[in-house]
Amino acid sequence: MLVTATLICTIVTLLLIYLILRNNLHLKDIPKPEANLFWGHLTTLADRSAQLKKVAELTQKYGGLIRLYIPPKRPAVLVADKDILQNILNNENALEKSQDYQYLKVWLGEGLITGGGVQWRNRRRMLTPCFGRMSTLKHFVQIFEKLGDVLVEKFNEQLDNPSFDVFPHMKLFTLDVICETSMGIITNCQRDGNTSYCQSIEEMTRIAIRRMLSPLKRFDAFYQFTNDYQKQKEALKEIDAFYENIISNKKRTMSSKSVEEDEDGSKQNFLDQLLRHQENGEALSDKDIQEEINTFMFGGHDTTATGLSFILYSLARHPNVQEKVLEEQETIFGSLEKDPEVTYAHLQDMKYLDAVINEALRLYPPIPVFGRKLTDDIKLENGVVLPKTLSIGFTVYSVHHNPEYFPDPEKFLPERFLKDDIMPYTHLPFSAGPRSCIGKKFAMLQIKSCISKISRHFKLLPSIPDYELKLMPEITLVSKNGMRISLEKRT
Ligand code: HEM
Repeated sequence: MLVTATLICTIVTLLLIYLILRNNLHLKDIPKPEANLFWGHLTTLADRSAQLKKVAELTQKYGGLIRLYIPPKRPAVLVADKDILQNILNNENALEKSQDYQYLKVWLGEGLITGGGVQWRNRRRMLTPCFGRMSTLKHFVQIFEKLGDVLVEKFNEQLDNPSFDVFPHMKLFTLDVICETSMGIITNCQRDGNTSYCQSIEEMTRIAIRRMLSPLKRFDAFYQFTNDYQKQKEALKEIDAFYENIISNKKRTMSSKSVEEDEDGSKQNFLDQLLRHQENGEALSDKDIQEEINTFMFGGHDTTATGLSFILYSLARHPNVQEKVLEEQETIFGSLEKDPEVTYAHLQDMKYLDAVINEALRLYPPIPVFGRKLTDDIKLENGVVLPKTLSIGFTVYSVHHNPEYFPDPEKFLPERFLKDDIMPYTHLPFSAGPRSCIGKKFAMLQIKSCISKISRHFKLLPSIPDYELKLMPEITLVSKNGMRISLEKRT
């Protein structure tokens, strides 16, 4: 008995010594804010609703590069310095995704968000044109506008409400948009509520978040006995069945047409475009295509819904900015008509609205932190070496709230984006470098179409009673107490 107890004590002590040495020697050149020897920064980060602000404070204090440590996890190295970001985001040795993204692989496979290596490079090259073709984007603007009209109907139902949370509305709007633009499917989520396919998409996102945040669910051996594992199986079954039905219908109609109905391909959704790639002999298997469609579904709706909600919340609290948005609408359309025929060119002309969106995405970056894993050492200009296999977190929220980059960082001042003096690598809502967001243009057009339409129809007002957001980092930035506003119909 005594021998066993002594053995266990020795093993635990050796393990602790190993962890302490590993975390202190391996990365000794990277500043470490004061921490407890055994539980590291656990207490510093315990309050999740204060995490973003705390990390912003620490990264500023320690020069934009820190390591934080919560046992038994490896230390998290966090970057918030613009020059280091520029170096790493463009570095060939930092193109792989960090561990957290693994939990999405069961759904997204080797799709663009989770994939890596040569395969990612090839797919990125093949998929880039899908997001840049002017004719397709123009077609998508019509879809944004049509579905935006439904959103206006839904907002009309909220007029008597002293306040309501905009986020659930934005989720349904962006789900309708991404289903129609990705696969040509009309889901009608805004009118009829979530379909079981869309519910499964939501479920998979929530499960991935819970896995990332849980110390135990990270381990497969434990995870497979959890409720979430069963739910994941169900959700994936639903997603696969839905997709298989779509794809077999598509293939049938495509092969029965010798000439594509829309000859220049301008009305093609993403799936049509990927299937054409396949027909042209490019190396995209059916599985590859499904992974990419799942990736667009995941990457393209929650992010945009989050961005849209924070923009509406910000506008509601800044009537002077709303007035300027409206003045711009009047200049572009010649009068304050509520439902002009909005085109791609009109959206391109909305420069002030652009600044408003950029400023809201600065204050509330929809993805507040994202990560990479190094495939080789990276030497920084100050001589610090970031070793191979290290996982790095880019704390975009900290960068966006740094007063050296953005004076008065907590103020909502769209005008700062009208000047040409934003420092490179300080505004990163869509990341930067080779793995930046492929959907940026698409997202900006969708947001502009939606916000301009809502602004023409409604005066946005603060929630009654007014309140402060409770921000927390999940995969996206969430507000635990919602994003509430109230509405008044414009006459
Ligand atoms: C406001 C809306 C959006 C924001 C803020 C946003 C933000 C981002 C960020 C920060 C990344 C880099 C993540 C990382 O490196 O881990 C990213 C990547 C990506 N985004 Fe977006 N995104 C938005 C909308 C969209 C849309 C609408 C789509 C597709 C329809 C999309 C598809 C993707 C894909 C496929 C990647 C992976 C790119 C690669 O690694 O090659 N995103 N996004």
